[in-house]
Amino acid sequence: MTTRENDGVRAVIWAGDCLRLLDQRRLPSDTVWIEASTVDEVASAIRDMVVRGAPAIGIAAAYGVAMAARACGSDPDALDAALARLAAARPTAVNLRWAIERQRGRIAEGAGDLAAVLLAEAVAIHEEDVTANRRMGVLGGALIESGDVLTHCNTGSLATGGYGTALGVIRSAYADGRIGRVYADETRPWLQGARLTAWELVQDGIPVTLLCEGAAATLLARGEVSWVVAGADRIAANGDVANKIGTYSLAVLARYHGVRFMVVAPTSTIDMNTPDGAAIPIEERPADELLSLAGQPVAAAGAGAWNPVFDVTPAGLIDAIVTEAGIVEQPGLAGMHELMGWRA
Ligand SMILES: CSC[C@@H](O)[C@@H](O)C(=O)COP(=O)(O)O
Repeated sequence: MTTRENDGVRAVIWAGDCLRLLDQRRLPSDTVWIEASTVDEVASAIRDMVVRGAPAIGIAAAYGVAMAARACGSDPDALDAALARLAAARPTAVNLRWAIERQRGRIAEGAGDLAAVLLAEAVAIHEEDVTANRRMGVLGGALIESGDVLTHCNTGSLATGGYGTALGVIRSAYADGRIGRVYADETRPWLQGARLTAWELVQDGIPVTLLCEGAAATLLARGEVSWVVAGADRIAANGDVANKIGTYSLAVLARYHGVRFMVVAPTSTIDMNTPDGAAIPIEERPADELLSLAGQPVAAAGAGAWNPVFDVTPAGLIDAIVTEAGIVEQPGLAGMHELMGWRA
Protein backbone atom coordinates (compact mmCIF):
# COMPACT_ATOMS: atom_id res chain seq x y z
CA MET A 1 0.00 0.00 0.00
CA THR A 2 1.22 3.47 -0.78
CA THR A 3 1.50 5.88 2.13
CA ARG A 4 2.91 9.33 2.66
CA GLU A 5 4.47 10.11 5.98
CA ASN A 6 1.65 10.17 8.56
CA ASP A 7 -1.03 10.83 5.94
CA GLY A 8 -2.43 7.31 6.25
CA VAL A 9 -3.12 4.99 3.36
CA ARG A 10 -3.70 6.59 -0.01
CA ALA A 11 -6.77 4.94 -1.49
CA VAL A 12 -6.76 6.81 -4.83
CA ILE A 13 -3.59 6.51 -6.90
CA TRP A 14 -2.90 7.63 -10.47
CA ALA A 15 -0.90 4.81 -12.05
CA GLY A 16 0.18 6.42 -15.32
CA ASP A 17 -2.69 5.29 -17.52
CA CYS A 18 -5.40 4.28 -15.04
CA LEU A 19 -6.68 5.00 -11.57
CA ARG A 20 -5.94 2.46 -8.84
CA LEU A 21 -8.65 2.45 -6.19
CA LEU A 22 -8.48 0.62 -2.88
CA ASP A 23 -11.82 -1.20 -2.74
CA GLN A 24 -13.35 0.18 0.44
CA ARG A 25 -16.17 -2.38 0.37
CA ARG A 26 -13.65 -5.13 1.15
CA LEU A 27 -11.74 -3.52 4.01
CA PRO A 28 -10.59 -4.38 6.59
CA SER A 29 -10.55 -8.11 5.81
CA ASP A 30 -9.26 -7.90 2.22
CA THR A 31 -6.91 -5.44 0.54
CA VAL A 32 -8.10 -5.38 -3.04
CA TRP A 33 -7.20 -2.77 -5.64
CA ILE A 34 -9.47 -2.03 -8.58
CA GLU A 35 -8.28 -0.39 -11.77
CA ALA A 36 -10.46 2.18 -13.55
CA SER A 37 -9.29 3.20 -16.99
CA THR A 38 -12.38 4.91 -18.38
CA VAL A 39 -14.61 7.68 -17.10
CA ASP A 40 -17.52 5.23 -16.86
CA GLU A 41 -15.44 2.86 -14.75
CA VAL A 42 -14.67 5.77 -12.42
CA ALA A 43 -18.40 6.65 -12.27
CA SER A 44 -19.25 3.01 -11.42
CA ALA A 45 -16.56 2.92 -8.71
CA ILE A 46 -18.09 6.02 -7.14
CA ARG A 47 -21.69 4.79 -7.43
CA ASP A 48 -20.81 1.33 -6.07
CA MET A 49 -18.81 2.67 -3.07
CA VAL A 50 -15.40 1.34 -4.16
CA VAL A 51 -14.25 4.92 -3.55
CA ARG A 52 -16.28 6.94 -1.06
CA GLY A 53 -16.05 10.02 1.14
CA ALA A 54 -16.75 13.43 -0.39
CA PRO A 55 -13.16 14.63 -1.08
CA ALA A 56 -12.02 11.21 -2.40
CA ILE A 57 -15.03 11.11 -4.72
CA GLY A 58 -14.08 14.56 -6.06
CA ILE A 59 -10.45 13.53 -6.58
CA ALA A 60 -11.41 10.33 -8.41
CA ALA A 61 -13.82 12.34 -10.57
CA ALA A 62 -11.10 14.85 -11.48
CA TYR A 63 -8.96 11.98 -12.82
CA GLY A 64 -12.07 10.60 -14.55
CA VAL A 65 -12.47 13.88 -16.46
CA ALA A 66 -8.88 13.54 -17.73
CA MET A 67 -9.67 10.00 -18.90
CA ALA A 68 -12.80 11.25 -20.65
CA ALA A 69 -10.81 13.91 -22.50
CA ARG A 70 -8.28 11.28 -23.58
CA ALA A 71 -11.09 9.06 -24.94
CA CYS A 72 -13.23 11.77 -26.52
CA GLY A 73 -10.49 13.52 -28.45
CA SER A 74 -11.87 16.62 -30.16
CA ASP A 75 -15.57 15.71 -29.74
CA PRO A 76 -16.94 18.25 -27.22
CA ASP A 77 -20.43 16.70 -27.17
CA ALA A 78 -19.06 13.28 -26.26
CA LEU A 79 -16.95 14.88 -23.50
CA ASP A 80 -19.95 16.77 -22.19
CA ALA A 81 -22.07 13.61 -22.09
CA ALA A 82 -19.28 11.72 -20.28
CA LEU A 83 -19.01 14.46 -17.65
CA ALA A 84 -22.78 14.41 -17.15
CA ARG A 85 -22.68 10.63 -16.52
CA LEU A 86 -19.85 11.14 -14.03
CA ALA A 87 -21.69 13.93 -12.19
CA ALA A 88 -24.75 11.68 -11.79
CA ALA A 89 -22.82 8.96 -9.93
CA ARG A 90 -23.81 10.20 -6.45
CA PRO A 91 -26.00 13.21 -5.65
CA THR A 92 -25.11 14.55 -2.19
CA ALA A 93 -21.32 15.02 -2.00
CA VAL A 94 -20.81 18.34 -3.78
CA ASN A 95 -17.08 17.68 -4.20
CA LEU A 96 -18.03 15.52 -7.19
CA ARG A 97 -19.59 18.43 -9.05
CA TRP A 98 -17.01 20.89 -7.68
CA ALA A 99 -14.16 18.85 -9.21
CA ILE A 100 -15.96 18.47 -12.55
CA GLU A 101 -16.69 22.22 -12.66
CA ARG A 102 -13.05 23.01 -11.91
CA GLN A 103 -12.03 20.73 -14.76
CA ARG A 104 -14.62 22.38 -17.01
CA GLY A 105 -12.83 25.66 -16.33
CA ARG A 106 -9.61 24.16 -17.74
CA ILE A 107 -11.50 22.73 -20.71
CA ALA A 108 -12.92 26.20 -21.45
CA GLU A 109 -9.38 27.61 -21.67
CA GLY A 110 -8.94 25.46 -24.81
CA ALA A 111 -5.42 24.20 -24.10
CA GLY A 112 -3.63 22.15 -26.81
CA ASP A 113 -3.04 18.84 -25.01
CA LEU A 114 -6.29 18.84 -23.08
CA ALA A 115 -5.90 15.39 -21.51
CA ALA A 116 -2.46 16.36 -20.14
CA VAL A 117 -3.78 19.65 -18.76
CA LEU A 118 -6.69 17.89 -17.05
CA LEU A 119 -4.42 15.23 -15.61
CA ALA A 120 -2.16 17.91 -14.13
CA GLU A 121 -5.23 19.63 -12.68
CA ALA A 122 -6.41 16.34 -11.13
CA VAL A 123 -3.00 15.88 -9.49
CA ALA A 124 -3.22 19.47 -8.18
CA ILE A 125 -6.72 18.85 -6.77
CA HIS A 126 -5.41 15.70 -5.08
CA GLU A 127 -2.38 17.39 -3.51
CA GLU A 128 -4.34 20.50 -2.48
CA ASP A 129 -6.75 18.25 -0.59
CA VAL A 130 -3.95 16.73 1.49
CA THR A 131 -2.56 20.20 2.22
CA ALA A 132 -6.05 21.41 3.23
CA ASN A 133 -6.48 18.43 5.53
CA ARG A 134 -3.17 19.12 7.24
CA ARG A 135 -4.18 22.75 7.79
CA MET A 136 -7.60 21.76 9.16
CA GLY A 137 -5.87 19.29 11.46
CA VAL A 138 -3.92 22.14 13.03
CA LEU A 139 -6.88 24.55 13.20
CA GLY A 140 -9.46 22.05 14.45
CA GLY A 141 -7.03 20.22 16.71
CA ALA A 142 -6.37 23.47 18.58
CA LEU A 143 -10.07 23.68 19.55
CA ILE A 144 -9.84 20.43 21.50
CA GLU A 145 -8.42 21.08 24.95
CA SER A 146 -8.65 17.56 26.40
CA GLY A 147 -10.94 14.59 26.79
CA ASP A 148 -12.34 11.87 24.58
CA VAL A 149 -14.02 12.53 21.23
CA LEU A 150 -16.80 10.83 19.30
CA THR A 151 -16.71 10.58 15.51
CA HIS A 152 -19.07 9.25 12.87
CA CYS A 153 -18.59 7.43 9.56
CA ASN A 154 -15.08 7.56 8.04
CA THR A 155 -13.39 10.85 7.31
CA GLY A 156 -9.79 9.69 7.22
CA SER A 157 -7.20 9.15 4.52
CA LEU A 158 -9.53 6.64 2.85
CA ALA A 159 -12.22 9.30 2.40
CA THR A 160 -9.88 12.04 1.19
CA GLY A 161 -6.61 12.59 -0.66
CA GLY A 162 -4.80 11.66 2.56
CA TYR A 163 -4.73 12.40 6.32
CA GLY A 164 -8.45 13.16 6.60
CA THR A 165 -10.85 15.90 7.65
CA ALA A 166 -12.48 15.10 11.01
CA LEU A 167 -10.04 12.22 11.39
CA GLY A 168 -7.20 14.60 10.47
CA VAL A 169 -8.25 16.85 13.38
CA ILE A 170 -8.32 13.79 15.61
CA ARG A 171 -4.87 12.68 14.35
CA SER A 172 -3.49 16.14 15.03
CA ALA A 173 -5.03 16.55 18.50
CA TYR A 174 -3.96 13.05 19.50
CA ALA A 175 -0.38 13.75 18.39
CA ASP A 176 -0.48 16.83 20.64
CA GLY A 177 -1.66 14.74 23.60
CA ARG A 178 -5.08 16.35 23.81
CA ILE A 179 -7.25 13.31 23.07
CA GLY A 180 -7.35 10.23 25.27
CA ARG A 181 -9.65 7.97 23.29
CA VAL A 182 -11.69 8.05 20.12
CA TYR A 183 -15.20 6.64 20.16
CA ALA A 184 -16.38 5.67 16.68
CA ASP A 185 -19.97 4.95 15.69
CA GLU A 186 -20.15 1.73 13.71
CA THR A 187 -22.21 3.66 11.09
CA ARG A 188 -24.93 1.43 9.72
CA PRO A 189 -25.51 0.17 7.11
CA TRP A 190 -22.09 0.31 5.41
CA LEU A 191 -20.14 0.19 8.70
CA GLN A 192 -17.67 2.89 7.66
CA GLY A 193 -16.90 3.51 11.35
CA ALA A 194 -16.38 -0.14 12.31
CA ARG A 195 -14.55 -1.21 9.17
CA LEU A 196 -12.66 1.90 8.05
CA THR A 197 -12.26 4.44 10.89
CA ALA A 198 -11.31 1.75 13.40
CA TRP A 199 -8.85 0.31 10.85
CA GLU A 200 -7.17 3.67 10.28
CA LEU A 201 -6.95 4.49 13.99
CA VAL A 202 -5.61 1.06 14.95
CA GLN A 203 -2.91 1.45 12.27
CA ASP A 204 -1.97 4.80 13.83
CA GLY A 205 -1.92 3.38 17.36
CA ILE A 206 -4.74 5.71 18.46
CA PRO A 207 -7.06 4.09 21.05
CA VAL A 208 -10.46 3.51 19.45
CA THR A 209 -13.67 2.12 20.92
CA LEU A 210 -16.62 1.24 18.71
CA LEU A 211 -20.23 1.77 19.63
CA CYS A 212 -23.51 1.23 17.87
CA GLU A 213 -25.31 4.50 17.08
CA GLY A 214 -27.92 3.76 19.75
CA ALA A 215 -25.23 3.92 22.47
CA ALA A 216 -24.22 7.51 21.68
CA ALA A 217 -26.74 9.12 24.08
CA THR A 218 -25.50 7.02 26.98
CA LEU A 219 -21.88 7.79 26.10
CA LEU A 220 -22.47 11.55 25.92
CA ALA A 221 -24.46 11.49 29.19
CA ARG A 222 -21.34 10.17 30.97
CA GLY A 223 -19.61 13.51 30.38
CA GLU A 224 -16.24 12.19 29.19
CA VAL A 225 -16.59 13.25 25.56
CA SER A 226 -15.58 16.88 24.97
CA TRP A 227 -16.31 17.10 21.23
CA VAL A 228 -18.23 15.28 18.54
CA VAL A 229 -16.11 15.66 15.39
CA ALA A 230 -17.72 14.92 12.01
CA GLY A 231 -17.11 15.52 8.31
CA ALA A 232 -19.47 16.83 5.63
CA ASP A 233 -20.69 15.96 2.16
CA ARG A 234 -22.13 19.38 1.45
CA ILE A 235 -22.33 22.58 3.47
CA ALA A 236 -25.04 25.00 2.39
CA ALA A 237 -24.65 28.79 2.28
CA ASN A 238 -26.34 29.16 5.68
CA GLY A 239 -24.04 26.61 7.35
CA ASP A 240 -26.46 23.65 7.34
CA VAL A 241 -24.43 20.45 6.89
CA ALA A 242 -25.28 17.25 5.02
CA ASN A 243 -23.28 14.29 6.27
CA LYS A 244 -23.65 10.56 6.86
CA ILE A 245 -27.03 9.52 8.23
CA GLY A 246 -26.93 9.71 12.02
CA THR A 247 -24.91 12.92 12.18
CA TYR A 248 -28.03 14.99 12.89
CA SER A 249 -29.00 12.80 15.84
CA LEU A 250 -25.48 13.16 17.25
CA ALA A 251 -25.74 16.96 16.99
CA VAL A 252 -29.07 16.96 18.84
CA LEU A 253 -27.63 14.69 21.52
CA ALA A 254 -24.49 16.80 21.80
CA ARG A 255 -26.49 20.00 22.33
CA TYR A 256 -28.69 18.30 24.95
CA HIS A 257 -25.66 17.07 26.87
CA GLY A 258 -23.56 20.23 26.54
CA VAL A 259 -20.98 18.54 24.29
CA ARG A 260 -19.52 20.67 21.50
CA PHE A 261 -20.05 19.71 17.87
CA MET A 262 -17.39 20.33 15.20
CA VAL A 263 -17.70 19.84 11.43
CA VAL A 264 -14.46 19.59 9.47
CA ALA A 265 -14.48 19.97 5.68
CA PRO A 266 -12.45 21.65 2.94
CA THR A 267 -13.97 24.66 1.15
CA SER A 268 -14.54 22.33 -1.84
CA THR A 269 -17.41 20.88 0.24
CA ILE A 270 -19.08 24.29 0.65
CA ASP A 271 -21.84 24.96 -1.87
CA MET A 272 -22.79 28.63 -1.74
CA ASN A 273 -25.34 27.98 -4.52
CA THR A 274 -27.38 25.80 -2.18
CA PRO A 275 -29.12 28.22 0.17
CA ASP A 276 -29.90 25.82 3.01
CA GLY A 277 -30.07 22.20 4.03
CA ALA A 278 -33.57 21.70 2.65
CA ALA A 279 -32.17 22.26 -0.85
CA ILE A 280 -29.47 19.56 -0.53
CA PRO A 281 -30.33 16.38 -2.48
CA ILE A 282 -30.22 13.42 -0.11
CA GLU A 283 -29.20 10.10 -1.62
CA GLU A 284 -31.42 7.12 -0.90
CA ARG A 285 -29.77 3.78 -1.58
CA PRO A 286 -31.37 0.34 -2.08
CA ALA A 287 -33.34 -1.19 0.80
CA ASP A 288 -31.26 -4.34 0.50
CA GLU A 289 -28.26 -2.51 2.01
CA LEU A 290 -30.23 -2.47 5.30
CA LEU A 291 -31.98 -5.78 4.98
CA SER A 292 -28.82 -7.81 4.53
CA LEU A 293 -25.25 -7.77 5.77
CA ALA A 294 -22.35 -9.34 3.86
CA GLY A 295 -24.89 -11.12 1.67
CA GLN A 296 -26.79 -12.59 4.64
CA PRO A 297 -30.36 -11.50 5.43
CA VAL A 298 -30.60 -9.67 8.79
CA ALA A 299 -34.28 -8.73 8.70
CA ALA A 300 -37.57 -10.58 8.61
CA ALA A 301 -38.37 -11.68 5.08
CA GLY A 302 -41.04 -9.41 3.64
CA ALA A 303 -40.05 -6.29 5.64
CA GLY A 304 -39.33 -3.12 3.68
CA ALA A 305 -36.59 -0.62 4.56
CA TRP A 306 -35.94 3.10 4.12
CA ASN A 307 -32.29 3.86 3.45
CA PRO A 308 -31.47 7.58 3.27
CA VAL A 309 -27.67 7.66 3.57
CA PHE A 310 -27.23 11.30 4.56
CA ASP A 311 -29.04 13.75 6.82
CA VAL A 312 -28.91 17.49 7.39
CA THR A 313 -27.69 19.02 10.63
CA PRO A 314 -29.02 22.56 11.06
CA ALA A 315 -26.29 25.19 11.46
CA GLY A 316 -27.73 26.15 14.84
CA LEU A 317 -26.58 22.83 16.32
CA ILE A 318 -22.98 23.28 15.13
CA ASP A 319 -20.37 25.02 17.29
CA ALA A 320 -17.63 25.26 14.66
CA ILE A 321 -17.11 24.55 10.97
CA VAL A 322 -13.39 24.07 10.39
CA THR A 323 -12.02 24.57 6.87
CA GLU A 324 -8.54 25.17 5.46
CA ALA A 325 -9.53 28.83 4.99
CA GLY A 326 -10.44 29.31 8.64
CA ILE A 327 -13.03 28.46 11.29
CA VAL A 328 -16.63 29.64 11.34
CA GLU A 329 -17.94 29.60 14.89
CA GLN A 330 -21.72 29.44 15.44
CA PRO A 331 -22.12 29.20 11.63
CA GLY A 332 -24.75 31.14 9.73
CA LEU A 333 -25.11 32.99 6.44
CA ALA A 334 -22.87 35.93 7.42
CA GLY A 335 -20.06 33.72 8.69
CA MET A 336 -20.15 31.50 5.61
CA HIS A 337 -20.12 34.55 3.30
CA GLU A 338 -17.16 36.00 5.18
CA LEU A 339 -15.26 32.69 5.00
CA MET A 340 -15.82 32.39 1.27
CA GLY A 341 -14.99 36.04 0.61
CA TRP A 342 -18.53 36.76 -0.54
CA ARG A 343 -20.34 40.03 0.05
CA ALA A 344 -23.52 39.41 2.07
C1 LIG B 1 -14.03 13.37 4.62
S1 LIG B 1 -15.39 12.41 4.24
C2 LIG B 1 -16.83 13.36 4.70
C3 LIG B 1 -18.07 12.65 4.35
O1 LIG B 1 -18.04 12.30 2.99
C4 LIG B 1 -18.29 11.40 5.22
O2 LIG B 1 -18.53 11.82 6.53
C5 LIG B 1 -19.44 10.61 4.69
O3 LIG B 1 -20.58 10.89 5.00
C6 LIG B 1 -19.12 9.57 3.70
O4 LIG B 1 -20.27 8.92 3.19
P1 LIG B 1 -20.07 7.71 2.18
O5 LIG B 1 -21.48 7.24 1.90
O6 LIG B 1 -19.24 6.70 2.85
O7 LIG B 1 -19.42 8.29 0.93
